[in-house]
Amino acid sequence: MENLEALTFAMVACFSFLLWRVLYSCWVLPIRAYRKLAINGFSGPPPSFPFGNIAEMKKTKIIESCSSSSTLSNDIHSRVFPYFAQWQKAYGKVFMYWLGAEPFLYIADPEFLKKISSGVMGKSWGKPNVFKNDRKPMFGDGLVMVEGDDWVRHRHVITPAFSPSNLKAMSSMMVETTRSMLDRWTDLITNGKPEIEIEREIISTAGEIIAKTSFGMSFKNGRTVFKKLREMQETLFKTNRYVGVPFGKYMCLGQNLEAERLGKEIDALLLSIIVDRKRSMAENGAAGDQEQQNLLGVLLADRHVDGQKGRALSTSELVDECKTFFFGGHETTALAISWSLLLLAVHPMWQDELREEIKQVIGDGEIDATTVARLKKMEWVMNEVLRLYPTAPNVQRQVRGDIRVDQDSVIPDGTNIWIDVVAMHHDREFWGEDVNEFKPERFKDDLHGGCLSKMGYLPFGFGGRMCVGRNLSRMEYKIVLSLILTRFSFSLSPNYTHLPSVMLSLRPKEGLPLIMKTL
Ligand code: HEM
Repeated sequence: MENLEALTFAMVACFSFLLWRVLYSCWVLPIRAYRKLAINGFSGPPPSFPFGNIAEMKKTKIIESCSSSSTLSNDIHSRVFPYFAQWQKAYGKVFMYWLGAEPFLYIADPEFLKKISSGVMGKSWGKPNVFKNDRKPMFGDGLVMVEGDDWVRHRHVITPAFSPSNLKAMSSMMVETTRSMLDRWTDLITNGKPEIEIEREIISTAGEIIAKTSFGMSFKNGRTVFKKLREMQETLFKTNRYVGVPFGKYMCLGQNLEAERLGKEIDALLLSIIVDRKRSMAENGAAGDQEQQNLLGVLLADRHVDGQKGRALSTSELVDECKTFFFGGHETTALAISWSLLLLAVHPMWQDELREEIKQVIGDGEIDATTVARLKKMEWVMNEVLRLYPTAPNVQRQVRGDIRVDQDSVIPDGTNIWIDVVAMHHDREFWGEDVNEFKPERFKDDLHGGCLSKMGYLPFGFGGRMCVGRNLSRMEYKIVLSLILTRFSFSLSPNYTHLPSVMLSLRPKEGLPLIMKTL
C-alpha cells in the first residue's frame, strides 16, 4: 500500500514538473520577452494562447489587387502579406506579433533597421531557433542557419568556392543544361504547342543546374538526390503549418515524419557521394577538372590541399552545405528568371532593348561568364525584378545580446526579428510615386535604384550575412535569360492569373504560362 502511495506521489510530482516546464517555456518565457519589448514602446495585435496571431494571419482576407493579366499590378504587398499590410495601418512599420508562443518584432522601416543593425557584426546575429528546428531537414547546420564562430568558419571556407574563376568553370554546364530545355521548347512550338508553363520548366532546369553546381549530377546518385530534395521541400511546405505553436509539430505529424525520413535518405545519399569523391580525389591526386566544376569539389579540393584542422568542414557539415546550396540557390534564382519573363512579356520594349544589348555585347560570340558580365541593362532588369518581386521575400534574425536603439529603447536578447522585404521594396515614402512601376533604368547610375534609404533595397539580405551565392545567381540569370532572348520572343498567355504568393520563396501561385515564338 505504501509503495502504491509512493508511486502515485512520484507520478503526480513528475507530471506537475513536466506541466510546469511546458507552461514555463511556452507561456512564462514568451510573456517575459513580450513585456520587455512592450516596455520599449512596441505595440501590436493582441495574441491569444497558444496560437498567437496565427489564426488572424490565416483568415485575413487577401486584397485581390492584381488578378487580371490585362491590368497586371505590381502593387503586391497586400496580396502576399495581407495581415502585415493591415497591421501596418494600425501599428506602423515596426510592431510586435506572435507566431504561436514566439513573439516577433516586425520591421518594414529601413531606417529603423539601419539603426539597429549598424553595430551588429554578421557573427553576432542569430537565426530564430523556432525556424532552425522547423527547417532542420532542409538546411541542417548549413551556412544559412549557423551562428557565431561556427558561422565565421563556414563562411571563410565557402566564400572562395564562389570566386570568379570557379564560377567561370561552371558557366559551360549552365549553357548546356539551358540549351536542352530550349530545344524542348522549340519542339513543342513546332508541334503546335506554343503555350509553355515557364515557371515549372525554369525551376526544374535551375534545380538541375544547382544540383550539378553543388555536388555534380554526373556523379552516382546525383539525380536521385535532386528529386528527393524537391520532394522534401514540397512535403514541408504544401500544407498549413503551426510554426511556433507549442507541440505544433504534432499537428502535422505525418508531414513532419515524412520530411525527416526524406532528410535521412538524402543525408545518406550525399554522404555516399562525398565519400566516393574523396576516394577518387585520393586516387587521382590533386582535383581534376570534374572536381573543380562544382562547389563540393572545390570545397573538398581546398580541404585536400591545405587540410587545416579546425578550419575545414566536417563531412556532415559538407552534407548540410550541399542541401543549403540546393534550397538557398535554385528556387530563388529560378523565380527571379520567371518573374523577369513575366515582366518582359508585359513590356516587350524591354525584350527588344535586351536583345539589342546582347547583339552589341556578345554578337555571335560565346555566351559565358565573361561575356554576360558586360550586360549592364540586363543587370538593371534583374535588380528591378528583384525589387518588385523579391524572391526571398523576408529575412529573419534572432537578437543575441541586447541591442540599444536609442536613449530609452532596447531590443532585448532573444528577440525574434522578421524583416518584410516586400514592404520595404514597395514603400512609396522611400521610392517615390512610381514605386509600383517596372522601370529598370532607375538602377542605371545607382546600385540602390534611387531609394532614399541605403537599407531600403535588400534582395540578397544585408551586412556580413549577405547572400554568398549572389554572383553565381547573377551569372546564371544572365546566361539563361540571354539564351532565351536570342531564340524566342514571348507574350503573356490569356490563361495567366497574377497571384504572387509566398511558399518560402515568392512565386506565381498559378504558374506562368507564356506564349512562345521562335525568332
Ligand atoms: C536570386 C537568387 C537569390 C536570392 C534572391 C537570394 C537571397 C538571399 C538572402 C536574402 C539571403 C540572406 C538571408 C539572411 O540574411 O538570413 C541569402 C543568404 C544565402 N544565400 Fe542566397 N539568394 C539567391 C541565390 C543564392 C544561390 C545561387 C546560392 C548558392 C548556391 C545561395 C546561397 C545562400 C547562402 C548559403 C546564404 C547564407 C549566407 C550567410 O548566412 O552567411 N543563394 N540569400
